[in-house]
Amino acid sequence: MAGEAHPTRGVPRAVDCQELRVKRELFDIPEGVIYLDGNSLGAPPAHVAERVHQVITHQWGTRLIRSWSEGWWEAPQRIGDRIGRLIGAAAGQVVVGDSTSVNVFKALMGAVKGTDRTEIVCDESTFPTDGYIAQSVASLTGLKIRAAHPSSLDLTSDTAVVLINHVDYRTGALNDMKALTEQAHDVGAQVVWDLCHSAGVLPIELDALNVDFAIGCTYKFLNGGPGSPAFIYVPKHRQATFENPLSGWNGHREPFAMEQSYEPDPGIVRARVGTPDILSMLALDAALDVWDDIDLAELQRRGLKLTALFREHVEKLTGLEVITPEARGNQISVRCPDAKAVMDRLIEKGVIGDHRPPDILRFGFAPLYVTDEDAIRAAEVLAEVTR
Ligand SMILES: Cc1ncc(COP(=O)(O)O)c(C=O)c1O
Ligand SMILES: Nc1c(O)cccc1C(=O)C[C@H](N)C(=O)O
Repeated sequence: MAGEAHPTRGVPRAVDCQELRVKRELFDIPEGVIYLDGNSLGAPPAHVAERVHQVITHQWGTRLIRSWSEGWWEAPQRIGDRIGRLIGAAAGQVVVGDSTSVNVFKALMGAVKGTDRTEIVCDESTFPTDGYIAQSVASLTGLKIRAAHPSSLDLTSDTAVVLINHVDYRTGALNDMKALTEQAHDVGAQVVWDLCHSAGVLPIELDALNVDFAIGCTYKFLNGGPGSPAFIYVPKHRQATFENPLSGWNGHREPFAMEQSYEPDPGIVRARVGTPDILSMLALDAALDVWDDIDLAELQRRGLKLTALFREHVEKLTGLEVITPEARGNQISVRCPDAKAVMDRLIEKGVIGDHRPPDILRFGFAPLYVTDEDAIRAAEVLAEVTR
């Protein structure tokens, strides 16, 4: 029956791993568009629409409620394991569901539960939702929140947990996961990594680096689709003590026993909350097919090459300042007066990036569908519109 619940994977191989080559034809990108916003919303792999259609017509339409026991119920763990491969997590430690914001909440609450320490340290340049959620956790628990730059966290024995972005959403800067995790552990603090801008960009070694918790979204470089479910990593050795602050029935050890009292599942399932959004989840599942044979180290080299190429061209332009450091994800950010108007003109000319206030142009380079020619042409168009 599982075969019926998971339609055949008829996806062409995404890349030749000997030498990672762009396989733009696997993606639905309109003719004439240079798409440099995969760091906000990844492009759809072309086969996803048909797979979602099958899910609707066959699984939902024909199998009806039987589909819950034909693959739907376990999908969050099964797809979590697929993401686990991309972030260095062995099976049984990642579950997919809810939004990134909700997973930040679960991870932080889990990390501070029972602590006698007094502060949560939050990456000062974080994407705002992480900071907002950390504020909620602080006000619910009575801990204080302290914003700090990853380069000077100043952790002490008061620090319960540090929340850091692996790649900064605004500048594209890559933070050193190994060094910062060790720094937290040296003072007995835990660390929660936000992988939104690094999953699907570079090799990540959560297990090997002894990371405490990680969360991330799937709609950027993983191309899961708008609002596709996020993920949370809770390593095996933390699962027995991890207390999900949102004790929904999906995390119960016997959800269909319909017991009145909550008893969490012993494993990663306890990080689930309520009924998963199956359509979105299975769209993500389909999108992940293009990752099955990707060598992430090779992918990272491609990303670095693309961003270096774009940077080299942009640095020749006057009035613009590339603010992305050498250690980076797949993003180049450029300080530019009137960034919004400039981005509007770029988009009119078919170069789609985005801007972040007050004056940052952002360009994301997803190596699976962005070519060297795209990078050079985008820089040329940027030169035209800022001339
Ligand atoms: C670093 C980071 N964290 C979290 C989010 C978003 O969270 P959510 O998926 O809950 O909207 C984003 C982008 O939207 C992000 O860039
Ligand atoms: N999640 C988004 C959304 O629902 C609408 C528009 C943009 C987003 C984003 O992902 C923004 C993104 N995290 C950023 O880096 O700015």
